[in-house]
Amino acid sequence: MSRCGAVIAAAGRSQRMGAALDKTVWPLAGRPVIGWVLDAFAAARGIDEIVVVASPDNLEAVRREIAARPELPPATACLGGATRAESVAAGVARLSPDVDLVMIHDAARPLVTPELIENGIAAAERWGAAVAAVPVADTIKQVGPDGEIVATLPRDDLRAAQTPQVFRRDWLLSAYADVGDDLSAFTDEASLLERAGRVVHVYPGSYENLKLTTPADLALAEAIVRRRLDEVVR
Ligand SMILES: Nc1ccn([C@@H]2O[C@H](COP(=O)(O)OP(=O)(O)OP(=O)(O)O)[C@@H](O)[C@H]2O)c(=O)n1
Ligand SMILES: C[C@](O)(CO)[C@H](O)COP(=O)(O)O
Repeated sequence: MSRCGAVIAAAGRSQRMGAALDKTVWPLAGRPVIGWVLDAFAAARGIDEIVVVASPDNLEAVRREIAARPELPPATACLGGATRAESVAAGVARLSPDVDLVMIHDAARPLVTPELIENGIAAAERWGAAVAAVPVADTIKQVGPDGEIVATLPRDDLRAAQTPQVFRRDWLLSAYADVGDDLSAFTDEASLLERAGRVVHVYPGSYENLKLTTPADLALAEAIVRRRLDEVVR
């Protein structure tokens, strides 16, 4: 059985929320977003340690949420960087050297389930590198500089990547070494490994595992969380 360390990226600025609102501590059905994420990780089998990468503004709140959950595997918080990729790299550097797999998850995806986490570990044990993803549901247009459509892309082979993203630690570290210090082009870690020439597989994600990006996402996530809570009570 592999040892798996999780890095939860929570050091973002929430600018696309369009208000002075930190989405990682936003209360969803009364529980902070980061709390929902930590609960999913606490319930999942196969996670041996956790590093939450926080911002200077939410570091104390993140520490409180960790301390409130003694059932978690060993968990710490550290400060992130200017971009998501830098924050994740800071978290990866804090993991114990004895982990075989690194799972990366966005705190902005609070609807992740223990099943998605466990399936990510199993997929990475099989493939070495695995990313939760869903088939693209919309018709995808490529546009030119004035917004004119230049192509309609066949979507059968297209997938929308999510987190969790899980990689052999040695593959991830060698990808960082290959790429060097400028991580600005990478919006996820799968693309880092792709650049390094690794084959990365997808495993089934979930349309409910949405990323909180705009205020509309908060309303949708709240509805899904409340439906899930109702299902537990019934
Ligand atoms: N410097 C950064 C930027 C992002 N993130 C994290 O990466 C995830 C996905 O990023 P995104 O949704 O883009 O977060 P924000 O930067 O918060 O959003 P925005 O771009 O709207 O400011 C989030 O969990 C966010 O906290 C991070 O840890 N460090
Ligand atoms: C990693 C990610 O969540 C996969 O969908 C996404 O790429 C993060 O992108 P963002 O622009 O930093 O929100």
